Amino acid sequence: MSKTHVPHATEASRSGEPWVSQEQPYDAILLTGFGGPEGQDDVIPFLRNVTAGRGIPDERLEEVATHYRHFGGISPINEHNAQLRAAIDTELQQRGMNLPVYWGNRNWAPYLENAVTEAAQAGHVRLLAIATSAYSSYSSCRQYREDFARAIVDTGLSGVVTIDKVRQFFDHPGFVRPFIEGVGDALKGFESAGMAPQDIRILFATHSIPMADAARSGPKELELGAGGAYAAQHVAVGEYIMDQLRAELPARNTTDWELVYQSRSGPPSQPWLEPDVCDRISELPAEGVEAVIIVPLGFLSDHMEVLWDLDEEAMEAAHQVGLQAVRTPTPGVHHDFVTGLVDLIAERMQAIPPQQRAHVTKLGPWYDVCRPECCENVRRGFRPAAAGMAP
Ligand SMILES: CC1=C(CCC(=O)O)c2cc3nc(cc4[nH]c(cc5[nH]c(cc1n2)c(C)c5CCC(=O)O)c(CCC(=O)O)c4C)C(CCC(=O)O)=C3C
Ligand SMILES: [Fe+2]
Repeated sequence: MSKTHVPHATEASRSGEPWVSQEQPYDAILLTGFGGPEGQDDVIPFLRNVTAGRGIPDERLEEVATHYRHFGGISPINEHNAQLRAAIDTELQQRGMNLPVYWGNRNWAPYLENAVTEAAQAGHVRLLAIATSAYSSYSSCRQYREDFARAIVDTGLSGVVTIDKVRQFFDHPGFVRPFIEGVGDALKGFESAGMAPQDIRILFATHSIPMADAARSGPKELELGAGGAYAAQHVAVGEYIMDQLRAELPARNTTDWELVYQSRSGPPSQPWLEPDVCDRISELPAEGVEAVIIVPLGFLSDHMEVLWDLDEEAMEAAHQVGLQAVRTPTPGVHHDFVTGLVDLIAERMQAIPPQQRAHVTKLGPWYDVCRPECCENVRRGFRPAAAGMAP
């Protein structure tokens, strides 16, 4: 711990500036994942953790349970995060950055609370979190921040531990590069199979969320339409990927693309973002499309939402209507992604001015510190959240 008082991000931003302007002496990194079951007996308790008090119909839970059961009740997400933790750790050491990396999940062991306790016992009390989620919305940003606040209280470490969070990294070049490579390889593959650009459609797929959450995603000040920051960020990244491919693969400049959504839950009466990936796939042959490239733009690793909802369901939908289909890779532990995350840690600790921060869309660089109303969820009501601006 530093002897002189350095205001941490929350205090530094009382001026209303969403980027820190003073160096931040963090003690450790807190990698925060979603968590997933590791055996058949874990499936139902895991699903109860995820959906506690959330009004997901029982039939939907039963159905989701079968996805996990199909893979022996094991989600690979914990293994992916263990690998990501190790890769970040290695990169930090190579740069001479002396920061241990703790890992905790929101919904399954190893839990966030254990990671925070372990860090504090080792004397690490100023934590900088990385959530395994690139975009802005309640589920992909604020819910992580609420769980940080809850973990600090539940571990009895209020006033001892602080948790800040690196900015959302949807448009960081390290996150985007693996997708550019994946789409480029898929286009080349279909080309060598004799396809023309107009025979192919690129579908950028992300998790659907309730439209009420989408509308409130991101700061109120930005007016980004009905889909809020969440949809706008995905569209901006899709545009950038296509621009890059036009530069890198000039012959492919007429391939169309669109943003689609997957993994909807909640009652049918509640509107969620559309169109659904499988619905669009079924419609594509009538538009003259012969092959589809499915890009898991909303996800960091090949976890259940990718392995089931895309690799089983979307692939089956394509098969049904006679479309050829490939699914491109997630960032995983791609070198550019890992070094990009460590760049995000370094820029935050050094308080690099926003104009000098790496970003590839006009929406970025995203903010270090969320405003009080950012990504509100009015159905759940107000809950305290860490890593935000003082109200
Ligand atoms: C935006 C978003 C991401 C991306 C950002 C991020 O990565 O954080 C994401 C990721 C994930 N979602 C996951 C799993 C689940 N999500 C559920 C439910 C929900 N997700 C939502 C949104 C998101 N979810 C929402 C609005 C709900 C319904 C209401 C609620 O509960 O808030 C449910 C309940 C059953 C169902 O309805 O499907 C499950 C089991 C897993 C783990 C996969 C594995 O185990 O390999 C991962 C990475
Ligand atoms: Fe989810």
